[in-house]
Amino acid sequence: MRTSANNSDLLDVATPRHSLLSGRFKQSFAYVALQARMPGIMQQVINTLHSNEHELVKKHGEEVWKDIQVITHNIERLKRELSNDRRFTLFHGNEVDKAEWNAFLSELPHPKRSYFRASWLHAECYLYRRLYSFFENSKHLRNFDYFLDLKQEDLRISELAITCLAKATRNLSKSFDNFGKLVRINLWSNHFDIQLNSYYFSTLEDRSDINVLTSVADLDKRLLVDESLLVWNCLMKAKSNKEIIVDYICDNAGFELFTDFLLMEYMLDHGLATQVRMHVKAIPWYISDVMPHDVEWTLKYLMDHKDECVSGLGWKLKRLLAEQRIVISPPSYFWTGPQAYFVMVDCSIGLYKLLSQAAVAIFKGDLNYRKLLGDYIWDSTEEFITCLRGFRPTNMCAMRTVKCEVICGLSEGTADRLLHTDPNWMISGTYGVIQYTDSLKCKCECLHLTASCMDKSLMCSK
Ligand SMILES: O=P(O)(O)OC[C@H]1O[C@](O)(CO)[C@@H](O)[C@@H]1O
Repeated sequence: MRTSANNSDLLDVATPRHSLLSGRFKQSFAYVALQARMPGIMQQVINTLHSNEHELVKKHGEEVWKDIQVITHNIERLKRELSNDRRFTLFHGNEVDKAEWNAFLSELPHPKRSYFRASWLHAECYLYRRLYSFFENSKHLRNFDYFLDLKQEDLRISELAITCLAKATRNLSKSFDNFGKLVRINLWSNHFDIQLNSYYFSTLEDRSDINVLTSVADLDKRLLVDESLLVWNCLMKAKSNKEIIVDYICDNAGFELFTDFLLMEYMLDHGLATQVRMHVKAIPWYISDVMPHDVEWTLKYLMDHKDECVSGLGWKLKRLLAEQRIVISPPSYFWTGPQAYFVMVDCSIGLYKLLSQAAVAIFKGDLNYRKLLGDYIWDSTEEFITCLRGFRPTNMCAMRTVKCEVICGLSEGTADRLLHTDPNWMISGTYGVIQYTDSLKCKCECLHLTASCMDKSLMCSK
């Protein structure tokens, strides 16, 4: 880092226990991500703009050149701000969520307002938000999704896995066994490379077998916590309700979204849910996160597919959306904000109340997990419910492959054992967790748990 500022508070250590992830710790993944990964992503956005030049000129006319130049210049400047560990600046354009972001940035303590000194979550979310603000404030490129090509490529190269899974999941009976398999397929799709390797079949017959996962049981050995039975029990308990809403807080488009759809379809077909509400992102986010338009092109890809099974599934999903059994919830800007979820009740009460209508909320992926746990290094054996810090609008499930140093709910000794055998276990995405907790009402009788009754809620959680 070429920081001109005094960098004596950057420490050459790994992230200490009981602290927030931050680029301040030079032996952490956060540091590497800010130092090398983010500049690479920003360069990739510039490259995408230029490789699309021709199309953009065709669509918007020569005038679009000016936008391309201004955006390129702004991204280059942002790269320099990052590498010099500059302070975050306020938003001054037409950003819909400008007031929320500026209030958040203004309230940050001064030492925590620069890229490497801030919490990693804040710095990273801020970078993605700044990136989009350049497009948002342009004349022609407000709706240009600079990550679209990558998301579409991800779906295209998963064609074999998609075809096999579409076949293998037709007419599955209602059982925990099948539900659990679908949940695990869904979990491992959060790690794209691992997932694709698992669909390497030796014979043609294997390709239509739901047990694909058992033939790669290796994957399940890397499942560190599996509470999918509790999710199933929760949905079974809700079955007498007239309405069973499942809130599905999506992560990535491409292959992961496809497996999300398989799980949604199963829940709807078997009365485990009467409606699934998808929560997606309002702006391009963490490269591959689902936005509303990603749902459209994914369905089109499936419906137009040459394989009858895949296209049949595509049409069925289209119908489920038309009948509002699957709905895309109007994207809340809270999902693309910098905050941990335990502040939702104070910052976005409407969203909190919405989630509290659901029988269960399923949070997908690593970033959601980081926000659930506040991007904080808990003891690895700490209970999931404790780490949520009172954020329990409803029954909660988190599924993610482990891509950063935030974790909880492991059995005693597991983290030490893994560190010994695989020093990269926390960032490689080769391990996964499926965690669940019931929403238990706080004894103070408030309808919704708030940060102020957090301590009481912890007391009455068990
Ligand atoms: O798609 P996911 O599972 O949310 O992963 C995103 C993760 O990738 C990272 O960018 C790390 O590579 C993290 O910041 C983030 O937690």
